[in-house]
Amino acid sequence: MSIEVCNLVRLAPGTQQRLLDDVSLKVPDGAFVALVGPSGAGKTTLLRAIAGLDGCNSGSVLLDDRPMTSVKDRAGRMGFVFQNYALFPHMTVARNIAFGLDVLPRGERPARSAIAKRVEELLELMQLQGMGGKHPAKLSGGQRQRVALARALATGPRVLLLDEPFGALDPIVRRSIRTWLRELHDTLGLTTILVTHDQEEALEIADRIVVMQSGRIMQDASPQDLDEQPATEFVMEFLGEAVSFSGEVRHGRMIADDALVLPFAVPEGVTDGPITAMIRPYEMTIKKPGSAQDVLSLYAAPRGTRNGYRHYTLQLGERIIPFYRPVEAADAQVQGVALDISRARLFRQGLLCG
Ligand SMILES: Nc1ncnc2c1ncn2[C@@H]1O[C@H](COP(=O)(O)OP(=O)(O)OP(=O)(O)O)[C@@H](O)[C@H]1O
Repeated sequence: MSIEVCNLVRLAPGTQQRLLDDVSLKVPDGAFVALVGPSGAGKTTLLRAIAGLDGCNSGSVLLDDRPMTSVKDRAGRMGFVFQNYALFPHMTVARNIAFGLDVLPRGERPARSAIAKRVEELLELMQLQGMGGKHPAKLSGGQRQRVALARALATGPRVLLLDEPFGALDPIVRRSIRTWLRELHDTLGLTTILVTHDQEEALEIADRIVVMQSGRIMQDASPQDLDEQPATEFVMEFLGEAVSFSGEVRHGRMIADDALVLPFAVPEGVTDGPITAMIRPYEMTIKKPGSAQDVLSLYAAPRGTRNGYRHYTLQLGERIIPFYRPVEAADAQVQGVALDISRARLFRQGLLCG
């Protein structure tokens, strides 16, 4: 089921403060979209507006190209799992999962045997076989989260809306449940929107990432495009560690203010003038001496290894910057004559250029 959000505006009740500021978003049928952004950006507000849980001052939400005006329009077609979405403690896992079906009006409610069959199917799908008779207190955090997902899926929704569903889980469980969630999404042919604080999670699980800031969508792109062409300095910084170099473009070359940084050619179309170059610590390289006369002036001190990269601190004039190299790179000692930042993205007034 496709979702289209058109020019949504939501004001904080009783004020003119825009919690959603003219937000438009198209989520095609079958897509897995991650909503990311700093705290207070409006991610939950947008998800709740899509779910129909909160009204908006203007704009609309279309499901399969049809406007949805009430929660009733969405009933059964959307499954939600919100942050700290508690299970009913006094009900067994099976009763929790069946809840959405049990409360349907008599005419729409499946027969008891059909509900029991559906619960069994969901227990299997969630890898919770044999746990239907247990109470939530007897389950681990990851198992509870899967019960919450099963409950959201019981009515056979086409859309899954998830707000930080794994926030309370430890990192290892979190990693395995996210792989499993992506498989579930693919198997059931769902359209999923996931709000997450974890950029790594978003980059790994989603086909598209929507970055929000101050009630607006700053960028909506694939993980690769977002990494290669972040629309703004904010997006570049938000998605991972980045190092900034101020400087100037002169005759098609970026000249950084920092000494010991090599000038590099900028893409065609980038005009002369002040500029900011931003780069990830693993994209920089250190130029080795070209001749015996070249005096070593850069030294990076190792400070541990993470995710296949050795991390260093590099003293660059007055400032210290992070610098990473693949662990398999030959020598642990890193020293040279100058820093190559030619893989940097270039920004003017905060916006990507070139
Ligand atoms: N009912 C409300 N009245 C006034 N302000 C509100 C209301 N609901 C949310 N806000 C404000 O709206 C902004 C967006 O909140 P929202 O919960 O959508 O952000 P978020 O991006 O999901 O943040 P987080 O990552 O911290 O969950 C925040 O500044 C919040 O304080």
